[in-house]
Amino acid sequence: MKIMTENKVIVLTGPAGAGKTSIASYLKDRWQVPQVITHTTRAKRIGEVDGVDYYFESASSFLLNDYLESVHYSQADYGSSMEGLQKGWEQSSLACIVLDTKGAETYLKRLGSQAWVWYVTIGDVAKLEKRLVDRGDDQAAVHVRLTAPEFKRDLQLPEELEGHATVLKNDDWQETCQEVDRLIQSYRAL
Ligand SMILES: Nc1nc2c(ncn2[C@@H]2O[C@H](COP(=O)(O)OP(=O)(O)O)[C@@H](O)[C@H]2O)c(=O)[nH]1
Ligand SMILES: Nc1ncnc2c1ncn2[C@@H]1O[C@H](COP(=O)(O)OP(=O)(O)O)[C@@H](O)[C@H]1O
Repeated sequence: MKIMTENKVIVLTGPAGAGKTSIASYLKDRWQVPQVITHTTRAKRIGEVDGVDYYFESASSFLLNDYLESVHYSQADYGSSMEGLQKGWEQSSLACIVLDTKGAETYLKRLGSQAWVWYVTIGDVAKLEKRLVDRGDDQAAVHVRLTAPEFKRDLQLPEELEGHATVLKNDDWQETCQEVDRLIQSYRAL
């Protein structure tokens, strides 16, 4: 499939609770940046909508899609398709996607400078648990997530992304929004 060189995708990555999904929503609401919807076999959380937050799949339906990359993360499968990315780019030359750090590495390898990686983090990682609880995740799900090796891995910016990622420390939401505004404005001014 042809990749238009003027298109770009913001790859939001980082540990659970850091604020990737919140930033994706802000990008959509404030800057009309469409989010590429990915596929997952994990159970739907309260309030999540199929086709909006994810394409929720069974173990067998997950296998029917053609993925640009897919990962196993904390007891579930996740995958993103080239079709999804193209759909995003049909709406806007700047799209965004939420991926784990393995997926972000793959996007960087496959898309080069068309992948703009934003590593979302937090000053005090101990606060991540409270964010997940406040989000409404049940206690068992929070425990599974916080003890997953993938979660622990994503607490650090991987070596492969060093020098290729914009680091966003999402401690204060208003400051994060201002930083996102600055990044998008400087991109648009290019
Ligand atoms: N590589 C990859 N990661 C994905 C994809 N979709 C979601 N993720 C990542 O999977 C991880 C788990 O996502 P989720 O279950 O929504 O939990 P959350 O991180 O607690 O919001 C997160 O790091 C997401 O960024 C995908 O298609 N590919
Ligand atoms: N700067 C912040 N301060 C406090 N809470 C935040 C901040 N950013 C996001 N949150 C909240 O933390 C929870 C996890 O954020 P979310 O965007 O779902 O993270 P992720 O997608 O990285 O797992 C949500 O309830 C969200 O509203």
